[in-house]
Amino acid sequence: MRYEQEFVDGLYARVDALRGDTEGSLTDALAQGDTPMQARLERDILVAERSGLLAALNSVDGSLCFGRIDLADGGSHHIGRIGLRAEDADRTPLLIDWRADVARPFYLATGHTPMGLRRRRHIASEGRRVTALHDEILDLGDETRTGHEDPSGDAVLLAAVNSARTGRMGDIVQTIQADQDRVIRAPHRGVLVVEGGPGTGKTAVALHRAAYLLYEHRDLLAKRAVLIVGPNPAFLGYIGEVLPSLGETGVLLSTVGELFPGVRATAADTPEAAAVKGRAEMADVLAQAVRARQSLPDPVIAIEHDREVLLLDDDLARVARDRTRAVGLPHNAAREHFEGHLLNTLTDMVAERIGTDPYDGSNLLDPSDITQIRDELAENPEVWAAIDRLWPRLTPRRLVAGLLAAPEEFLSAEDAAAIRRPVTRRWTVGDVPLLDEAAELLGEDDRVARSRAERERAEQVAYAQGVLDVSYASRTYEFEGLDDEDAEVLSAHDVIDAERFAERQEEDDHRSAAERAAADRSWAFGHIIVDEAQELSPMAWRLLMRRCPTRSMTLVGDPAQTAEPAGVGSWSKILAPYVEDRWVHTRLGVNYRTPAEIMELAADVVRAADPSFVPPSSVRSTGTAPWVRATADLPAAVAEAVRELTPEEGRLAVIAPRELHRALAAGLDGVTEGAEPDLTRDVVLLDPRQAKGLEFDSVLVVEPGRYGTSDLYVALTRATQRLGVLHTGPLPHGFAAA
Ligand SMILES: Nc1ncnc2c1ncn2[C@@H]1O[C@H](COP(=O)(O)OP(=O)(O)OP(=O)(O)O)[C@@H](O)[C@H]1O
Repeated sequence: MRYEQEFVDGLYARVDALRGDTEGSLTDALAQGDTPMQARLERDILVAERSGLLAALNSVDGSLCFGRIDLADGGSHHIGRIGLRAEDADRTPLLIDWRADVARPFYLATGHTPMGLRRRRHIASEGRRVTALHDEILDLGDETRTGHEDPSGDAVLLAAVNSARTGRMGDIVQTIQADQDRVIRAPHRGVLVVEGGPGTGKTAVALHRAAYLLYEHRDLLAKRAVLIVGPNPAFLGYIGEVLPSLGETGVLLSTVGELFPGVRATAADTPEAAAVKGRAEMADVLAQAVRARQSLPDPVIAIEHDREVLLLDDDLARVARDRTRAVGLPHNAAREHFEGHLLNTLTDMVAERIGTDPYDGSNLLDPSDITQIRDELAENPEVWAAIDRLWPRLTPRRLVAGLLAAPEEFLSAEDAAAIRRPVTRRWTVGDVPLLDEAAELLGEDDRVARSRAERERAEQVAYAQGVLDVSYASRTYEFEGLDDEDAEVLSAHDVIDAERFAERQEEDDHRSAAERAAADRSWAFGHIIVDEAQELSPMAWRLLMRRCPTRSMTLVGDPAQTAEPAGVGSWSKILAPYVEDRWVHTRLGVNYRTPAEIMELAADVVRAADPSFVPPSSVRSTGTAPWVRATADLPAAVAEAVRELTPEEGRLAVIAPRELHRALAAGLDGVTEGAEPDLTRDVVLLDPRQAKGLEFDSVLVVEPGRYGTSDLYVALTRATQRLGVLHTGPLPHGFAAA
């Protein structure tokens, strides 16, 4: 133990020294103030790098080194949250990052397949103090003993799964199990589906996979960012500290409801509305809604021009519309074509009227006259009013709000009734994929994009000018009105070329990749991880697939826990439209959360509906059976049960139907409830949907007869230690034994 303590002390000394250096260079860099452009650029890159390093160094305090492997050939490695090297000439490795290949046997080696190891040691610590060692001998012929043997090899794992919960998920880097490790490091580049029952570590594995991928493919992923999608904001709060604790900050955590920049979903859909909005057919409905806005005169539009009236009829407008549609561009991008066609049509009308030779019917106007007529028409507000009526510029918000206000044109009476609502500024989670789909169909107005591109180019040029002023102070170039020839001159001198312009421009944007991604609807993520993937609707999948053109994705979920009416039942149904059958399926089968006694009750409930159901097997039993009690006075019984179940250390959740919350909260001191409850409080009141993905030391489930099977299954599998059930009404099937 003394040796390990001294070794760990040495590591912390190295971390402290590095931290001091990093802080120092960061302070120096920030103090540089207004410097020439080139120096500023370098300074900013340095600041970003150092800030990331500092975050990683700060995050490891307390559990820097947690393991050691002794090799059969006599060497050994210490394993930790980050990699550290000595300051010697060889930069000798002191601590191996858990994600490095060298560390892998720490997670995988067994007596049967020792992978070159003689011994595996888990090092437990509190703060910087080493508190215990747990050794597993992997070379069965090895007689040496350390006095810290852990014959079953699971003391550290059991201590972790039995520890009091904090209301925030912790990392599992010390005790990743072999089947989990295989998922975390899976080399598959396409879609990887990870399925498993409650508590099998799907969320934990998904987060560690993000950290692993960022380590393994840092160049690519740090630039493109990793997106992690979770079911609701409370869940994202719950898992939000895992990656920072592993030193990773380059990740965007988001719900689907937050993935349309500028929109926050604050309203709720009825289950019927969510189901209709989530269907894949809504993509066609939106496409029809866009086409319906490309209208025709009914029967004519009269345009006053040059003291005459031009009558634009339905046939003429139809020709312009058909030609525009044939271009195949999104609606707003196509509008420029419509304008052109319509102006040509009107120009022909005017030219015919004023230019026709009364004797032979030929046209007397020359091309410059025609151009003049067109220009005059283009200045006439009535022409533009007609164009706006026939091919209006549309925003996704306007289109979707319009569709929801009057859906009967496109949907059956029943579906229309489910989603109809007055135009409002409040959006639901189910609206977000519709907005995103609408944005795709509408496209950007090309001119807006072009003028932005021009502005950006001007900025780039100005920026490059600054850089060049520094690097080539003796030469001056005139960048204003830079044309191709000038650009040639520049690249010929190898001063800076167009690509470098763009790079510099990117470098000059000091937001992290994750921050930029959050603000950009068209961002392509390097990898997407979806937790509770079974809940997403086909429309939500369309949105996510657009954000990940490479289809590099990890999807974790449990179909038995599907609650959302719009959720998709089978992985192949979800994935076939995007990757056909080119996806890999893996399964996790051990439940690390729920003790066997509780799992048995939960499994009975599902089996009552599906006799073929196979639950995950629990890694431990506690000897404490769950209890089920009938009561006539629910609030009083809940208050009493809460007193009974509240753990000395840790958290308790009361899971009850939403409509009972107010009555129950009144009898519970300091309980938190609401849309985004504070999960770090001792007692939290949740409805079953909110409980999804979370866990507590003790759980009290109220009125189980009012839940559907999957919601009840979720509720019953949230406890790590104790479960109580209170009911006034009849019990659901499956409770018989309890
Ligand atoms: N290898 C492990 N070592 C220690 N704890 C683990 C390990 N694997 C999972 N756990 C713990 O088990 C609990 C359940 O994990 P997690 O929430 O990831 O499961 P899940 O499969 O996502 O469950 P659910 O489907 O019910 O949301 C967590 O507390 C997690 O830290």
